[in-house]
Amino acid sequence: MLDILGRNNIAAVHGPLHRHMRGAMLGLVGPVARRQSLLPKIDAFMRSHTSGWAGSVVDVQAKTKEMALLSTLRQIAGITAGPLSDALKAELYTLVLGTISLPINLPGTSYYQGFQARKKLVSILEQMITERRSSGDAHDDMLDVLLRSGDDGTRDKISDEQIIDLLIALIYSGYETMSTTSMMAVKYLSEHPLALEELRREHLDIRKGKSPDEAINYDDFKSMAFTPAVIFETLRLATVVNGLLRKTTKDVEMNGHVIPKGWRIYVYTREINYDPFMYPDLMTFNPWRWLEKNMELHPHFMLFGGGGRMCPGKEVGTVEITTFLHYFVTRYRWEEEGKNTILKFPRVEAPNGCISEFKITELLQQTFCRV
Ligand code: HEM
Repeated sequence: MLDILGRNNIAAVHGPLHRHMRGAMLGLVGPVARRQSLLPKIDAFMRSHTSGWAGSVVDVQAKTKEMALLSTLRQIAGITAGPLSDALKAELYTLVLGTISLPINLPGTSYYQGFQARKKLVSILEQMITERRSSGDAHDDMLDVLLRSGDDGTRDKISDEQIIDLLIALIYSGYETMSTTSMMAVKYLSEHPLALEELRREHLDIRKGKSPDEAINYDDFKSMAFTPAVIFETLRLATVVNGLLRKTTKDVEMNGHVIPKGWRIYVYTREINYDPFMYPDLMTFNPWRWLEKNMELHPHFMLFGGGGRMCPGKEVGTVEITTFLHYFVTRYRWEEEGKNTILKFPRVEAPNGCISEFKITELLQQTFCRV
């Protein structure tokens, strides 16, 4: 992962460099950026991405993957669907597979191909940075913020190499997590009509006070209770991140055993998600369980990790999935075509391209516009 995601990759660096990179990342996706710049962009993107599906059979796996990539590329550098996003997509697929392979550097292995994909991604991003510098034009996107960071003296300058690794980390971290969770939420909702009904009610209520073109805003997100519950329950049952990596900085005693300083620890959070003591009737998709005791605040809530390395994209990722669901459930009714097999380990996916296809049958938009 270190080879393919880069030596400055936020998940691999420590101490002051980690604080520097994390500070830069939070500047891009933190509360101020979300309110002022990201929410309107995400809304506009999801509104257009999920339009025109009525009367067709939609491959939800492909659509959510495309959604996660294109939405992020738009935020990063204003890139819309076209040859550049296609080139980036092809490299990203190979890069993702490379990061979860054995590091055998021989032509033909996933690791080798992932490393080659990194080289191509770096070269595309370098070219974009050069073009930005030579044109000098201002842009309303993350790359612009990064290129100008440090200019006003409020924070350290960030090098080009660090910018590239930060952007790759941003694309990589949000890609599978957001797309898979969105796809699985649709799948679980299809199988649980009561949950779908409650979710749809929450979103139709939000639309009631709005004109058809009006975006959902920060206050709308704050008012939602059932939607985060659906997302957490989906993340619990279809675990995208199986565990967290840590390293002991001193000897640690645990239940009478000593874990020596310098050992690597893998916290297998997947096991927690399937713990029957914490989640009674654990295999049932039950979003209501999250409403009961404010479970998000419990110490065992680790869907987004914990401590100083907790996922900096938790809020923006949740906002993207929520906005996707908002337009999907308020616009369409659907039924699943055939029986789609989903693998849940080691990665959550619909195998053999035999993807979850959903026959979109009815457009609800007119209904809620008249309400
Ligand atoms: C449903 C969506 C997401 C889930 C479930 C998720 C989950 C996680 C988890 C479990 C970790 C490990 C945290 C730890 O070690 O304690 C993590 C780290 C990280 N995530 Fe996310 N993530 C999501 C979306 C995103 C998005 C959209 C971004 C991009 C902004 C992002 C960026 C990162 C980064 C950069 C790290 C490394 C943080 C560090 O080491 O300081 N994630 N994520």
